[in-house]
Parts: sequence; structure tokens; C-alpha cells
Amino acid sequence: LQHPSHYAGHKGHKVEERGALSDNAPPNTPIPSHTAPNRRKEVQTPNLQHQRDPNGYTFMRTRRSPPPVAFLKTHKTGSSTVQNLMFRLGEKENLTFAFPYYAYQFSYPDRFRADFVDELPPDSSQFDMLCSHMRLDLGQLKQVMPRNTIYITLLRDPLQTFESVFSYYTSTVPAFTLAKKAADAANRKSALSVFLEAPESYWDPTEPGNGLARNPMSFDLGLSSQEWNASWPMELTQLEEAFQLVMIAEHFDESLVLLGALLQLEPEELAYVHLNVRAPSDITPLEEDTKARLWAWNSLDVLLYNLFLQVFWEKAEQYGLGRLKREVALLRASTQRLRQKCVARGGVPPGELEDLVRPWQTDTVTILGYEVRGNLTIQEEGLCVRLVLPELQYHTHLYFQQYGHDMRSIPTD
Ligand SMILES: Nc1ncnc2c1ncn2[C@@H]1O[C@H](COP(=O)(O)OS(=O)(=O)O)[C@@H](OP(=O)(O)O)[C@H]1O
Repeated sequence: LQHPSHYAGHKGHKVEERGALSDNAPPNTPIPSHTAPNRRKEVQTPNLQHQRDPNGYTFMRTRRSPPPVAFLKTHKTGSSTVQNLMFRLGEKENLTFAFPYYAYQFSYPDRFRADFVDELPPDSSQFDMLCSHMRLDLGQLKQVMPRNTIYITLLRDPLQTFESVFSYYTSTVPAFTLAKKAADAANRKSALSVFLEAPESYWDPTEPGNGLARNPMSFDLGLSSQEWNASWPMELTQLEEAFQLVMIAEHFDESLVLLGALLQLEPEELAYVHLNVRAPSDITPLEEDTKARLWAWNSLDVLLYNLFLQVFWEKAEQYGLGRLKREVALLRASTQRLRQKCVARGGVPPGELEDLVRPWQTDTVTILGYEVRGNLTIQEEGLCVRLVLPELQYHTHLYFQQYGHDMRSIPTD
């Protein structure tokens, strides 16, 4: 397989910089120690291999496997929370994941290609689940996934999404980095405000690393995210036809109920905690003029979001609003039960978390995590650790489980 990826590893950082895959990783690098057999003696954190038997799950029951699923993981929309749910489901059902050949994402921000996917394991006849970051190319994705795949994705209010993208990727998206330098030079506190006053002056649309700098959700969905063009209506129609469900972060629980209906899941299987949450002090409150500028700069994302918000409520009405409300209540109750059972403390700063459950941090934001309760049986511990397990750690674990070797780093040229 030829993989021309040279750009970022997950979250805009080269994997080598993070060292997450190498043995000489910095001390705070979150490598689950269970991932390599020769490291097993050093295991201090729960060994996730205990839970390979699906019957280890307390709410496990027998039923047929869910249909294949491709979850297009959009940036900063709550997608790690959905991905964690998919990972738990896939692991429990012993599904085969379509993982990137290199690292954690499909050569982002290159447009997806079928050969970005690692090979099908010898004992599998098809990929059942795909949920890593990519820039969508529907035709290429369909080459990888079976014909009966259910395609889903998640959108969030475009203003909140952009604010989150900006703060998380200030140091990795070139346009944002330039604005931050200008803000520092002018002794201004908010780099976001500085950027929005004259975004075009920081933004080079030919720079591949600037994909997230304007209309980030449209970019992830493979649309032309720089300006409206004549192909947009047709591409939107194609997306609407291809995606059975476009979830909406502002209606997350309703979205999960519709997802559960598509995949025939029980409320217990939809229980979740919010992952990848920023410290409140890192969130920039949006004044009215900032909102107007965000809206203007990300007008294609606004259009995309509004369209799929409408589609979402049409689906909700077809499902039945009363039924939806009842099932949201059931989902919230089961989520509440699981959180009470599993979580000792939420909103925990990274310095107070063990490596296994510490989310990846960037140098501009603090991402909070969860501390799991101490008085659990080994089976409960396996379930609870998975519930709060950050993306990189869970990806690493599942990749090793599927292939028997660690993930490859992105080659340096
Ligand atoms: N369930 C649910 N509902 C609504 N919002 C949620 C949910 N779970 C996570 N979040 C918020 O989503 C932001 C993180 O998004 P992602 O996980 O997609 O980020 S990433 O692209 O994978 O890094 C991050 O937003 P910010 O805190 O504004 O940065 C999370 O707080």
C-alpha cells in the first residue's frame, strides 16, 4: 500500500511529535500498557483484554450483529463521544474495524482514498465499522464498506464548532497561528477576535493545513468549503441520500435514540459521557458582533447545518415525537445509572488523571477527563474504563486487538 500522507497525525500533530506510537514516548504519552504482550507485566491500569469475551458485559444479551456502520467523524462536534460508543459496540460484537493504515486518521486533510485503509484481517470477510477522522470522498468510502452499510455523521451549531476548532487548533492550523501571533504582537487577548476582524488576511486557501480554517464541517464532508459553487446543490443532495442519519449535537440524546433505532440498540448501549470537553476557562464567550462575523465567515457551514437540522426533525417526526421523548427519557435514565456506577469524578484536569484515561491535550486548551470509581469488580472496571477512554487510547487498544501489532507511525519524508 502506498500512503502519501505527510501531514498531521491525529489532532493536527505529527504522530512522531506526540510519540504516541513509539517506545521512546514522552512520559505523559497515553499508551495503554496492555497493547503489547511484552509489556503486560508492567500493567498497572485495568487490562482491557479481560473484556474480549463479550459476555463480560453486564448488559450483554444475544442478538444478531448490527449492520455495518460508517461514522464520518467531524471535527469538534462531539464526535469522540459518538466514536467511543461505536468502539464499545464494535468491541462487544467483535466487529472488524476499518482502521487507517497509518496512525489514527485517514491521512487527514487529504481527501479519503480506499487505500488509506489498513488491510482486511485474514479471518474477516468485510469491514463492519469505520469511525476515524477523514475528509469524505463518498465514492472511495463506498469501495471500502459493504453495500448495506449505514452512513451516519454528526453536525454541531457552526458558531460553537468554529470557536472550538479555533481554540483547539490555534497552533496547528496556519491561518489561526498567524492570527495568534498578530494578537500577541498587539497585546490583544482574543486571537479569535483578531482573526475574525480580517480572516482573509490570515487565510491562504491553497495551504492544505487550512482546511479547518473556514467551514470546517463542510470541509470534513468533502464539500468545497471555501465558497459556494454550482456543484453544492448536487453534492448536498448526494449527502442527504447517502447518510441515513445526520445527528445534531444540540439534540444529542434525540440523535442517539434515532441511531439506536437504525442499529437496533438498547438504551444501555447508548449510554455515554461527554468526551473531549474543554476546560470552561478555555471557552471564548461569543459577543453579538463576534457571532455575526463567525456566521459570515462560516456561511456554508450555517447552510449545511440548517439543512440537516431540518432533515433531522423530519426524521424525528417520522419516528414519532412522543415515542422519541419517551425513549430519550429511557436513554437518560440508563446513562445516569452507568455514570453513577462508573464515574467517581468528572471534569478532571489532565494532571490528575492516569495515562490510560488522560485525553490528548493541545498547547492552547485543556481537555478534561474522568476518574473511574475504585470499588468495581474487574468486569465493571473494564466496562467503566471503556466508557471514559479517550479516542487515542481506545483506537490503540482496538488496533492492537485486531492486528496483533501496534499502529504504524506516519513516515517522515
Ligand atoms: N454529547 C455531547 N453533546 C454535545 N457536545 C459534546 C458532547 N460530547 C462532547 N461534546 C463537545 O464536543 C467537542 C469535542 O468534539 P470532538 O470530540 O468531535 O473533537 S475532535 O475533533 O475529535 O477533537 C467539545 O466541545 P468544546 O468543549 O466546545 O470544545 C465537547 O465538549
